[in-house]
Amino acid sequence: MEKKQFKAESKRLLDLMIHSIYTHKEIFLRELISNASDAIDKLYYLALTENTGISRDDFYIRLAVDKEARTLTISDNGIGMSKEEMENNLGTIAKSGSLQFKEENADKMDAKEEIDIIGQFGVGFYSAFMVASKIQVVSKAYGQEQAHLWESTGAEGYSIEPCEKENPGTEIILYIKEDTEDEKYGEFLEEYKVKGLIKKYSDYIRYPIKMNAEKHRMKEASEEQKADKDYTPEYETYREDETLNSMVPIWKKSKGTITEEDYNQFYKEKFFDFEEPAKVIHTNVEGVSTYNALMYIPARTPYNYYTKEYEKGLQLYSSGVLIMEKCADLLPDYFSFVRGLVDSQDLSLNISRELLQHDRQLKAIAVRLEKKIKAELLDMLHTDREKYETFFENFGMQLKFGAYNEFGMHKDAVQELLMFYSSSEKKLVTFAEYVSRMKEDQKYIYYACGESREKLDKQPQTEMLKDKGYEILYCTDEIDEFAIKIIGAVEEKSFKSVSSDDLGIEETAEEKEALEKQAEENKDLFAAMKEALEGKVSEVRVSQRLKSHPVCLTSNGDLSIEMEKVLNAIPANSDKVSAEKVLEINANHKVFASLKTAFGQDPEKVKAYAKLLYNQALLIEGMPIDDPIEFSNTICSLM
Ligand SMILES: Nc1ncnc2c1ncn2[C@@H]1O[C@H](COP(=O)(O)OP(=O)(O)OP(=O)(O)O)[C@@H](O)[C@H]1O
Repeated sequence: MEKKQFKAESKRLLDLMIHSIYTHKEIFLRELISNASDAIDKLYYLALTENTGISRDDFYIRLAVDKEARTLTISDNGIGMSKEEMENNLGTIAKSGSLQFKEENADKMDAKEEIDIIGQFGVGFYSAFMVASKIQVVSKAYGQEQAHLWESTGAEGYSIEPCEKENPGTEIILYIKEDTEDEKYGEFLEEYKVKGLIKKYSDYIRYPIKMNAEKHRMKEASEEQKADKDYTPEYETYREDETLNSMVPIWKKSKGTITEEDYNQFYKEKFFDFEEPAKVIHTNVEGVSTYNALMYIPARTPYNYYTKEYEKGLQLYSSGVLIMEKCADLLPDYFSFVRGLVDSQDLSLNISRELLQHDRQLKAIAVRLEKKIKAELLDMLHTDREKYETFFENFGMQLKFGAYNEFGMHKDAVQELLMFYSSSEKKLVTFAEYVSRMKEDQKYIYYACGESREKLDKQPQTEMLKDKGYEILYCTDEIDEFAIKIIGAVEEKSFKSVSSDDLGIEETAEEKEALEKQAEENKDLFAAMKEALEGKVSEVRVSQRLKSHPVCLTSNGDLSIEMEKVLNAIPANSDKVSAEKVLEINANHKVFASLKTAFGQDPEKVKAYAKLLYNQALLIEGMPIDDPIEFSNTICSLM
């Protein structure tokens, strides 16, 4: 059977290349710089394998803008291209001389860490047509006499002719398009813009990227001017060679050579923080996935952290070239406060280098990063408590959210990192610490929810538990009880709200009997009070937990009073919820005696007392009372 070659409409293909692959026009510069770096790498490789006398320090990439001619020139003193190579590599779409070079030298190149060829798809060069109406490439291959000029305006094809060029290397001259209403191509002729793009995408290209840039300085004053007190300094512009990139990525240096100062400086510059980070996490991993990661935990909560504007993610680099500014997939939501970057050669990039093809590698990296971050946080918790507590004050809410989110899917991952304020220790404690201190007869991990630690400390419901020497965790963030409920139990000890119906306290036979007796004796009184409260409580009963206070509210069932408050405060929540409330009375309080007396004599008074006590209990809970006027009138009439 006759085999036929596919045909490609090269004009159309080029058009597709130019206009459909990239979302950001500005990446053309990243692509051309990467090509220049590849060309230098190739020559450097030659220098390493053959004795050419070329040293690494001789290499550079140079940028030049000419506003009048509207040209942007990128030159390198790398390996250059012969006429054939120009035809093959620049005349054939998707032909990558760099990939070929890498494949041909793969076995020998492995050992050479300094070589890190970027090109692989054979398309990056054409991205320059997004911003240039004409491109000239002047190149002289290393070891050849004759240089050539390749020229193209895009779709119409290209020409190649011999030309003059003194040294080996390549010069790419872009004739920048005229501005249109939508596109200001002219910005690529502005030095500040070019510098910005190098910093953004190509800061870690390992050869210097130089530009003869315009600068300003104060003019040296003459003796006469110095003597003149009215003299105002004059400024002058001058031009000077400047290296635009940092070259060596700090994260690729060996850890022993980097000082704390280096790490902190890098953090402040890169992530625009004026404060030093609370923690630096630097990890170099080799194996199934090879990557370097440099991560930081900020010392302070960013101003927009708990808002929708905050975007999580790590910068993603491939061979030192920026691929993504914020790769969200690298961080779980509960570690969204981590800033930093990951650099890996193993990523399967798509053709535009803007996205990743399959994210298997990325997922594997993310899993390892998560473990690393957690291990570092636990280490901080165990070795530098004060620092960890500050960290937790800053980002603990996010961790608690992490436990609750997605139906508690990640609760095991974050549980160890959580802290709550302890009634007995008067500081933040972990669940593990709490459990280790539990009394022998203590069944549950107790917690109390409310507005502030001070208010919780005075809460009637906590009296008896404290008396028994039980520790109580104070929950003052809205998320707290939701997180605790979803965690359910720690080391097989489940949680119990101090306001829940059954506190799980073992009573003596006598206590039990006394309680039952009181309940039985006052059955009718409680029924009358419940009726007086017109469905606001599901039960009125003798309290087991009150010591000095007369009343408190507790709840039956899953929905607590605190959760009712939180859920009903959500503006979008139109279906208001209501906890099943129980009014508990302290049978040893004088008020109870008054109630009992009134019950025999004046049923109206019992009604008034019931309402009064219920409203008091509401106020203690920090909840609004239904009818403040009636409340106030009742007090007055009783007085
Ligand atoms: N400055 C240069 N010096 C020498 N050769 C170059 C230069 N620029 C491009 N080339 C050659 O042209 C080829 C095609 O470049 P192009 O940018 O289109 O693709 P690539 O860099 O190979 O792959 P990618 O699309 O992944 O960037 C390169 O592989 C290289 O062989």
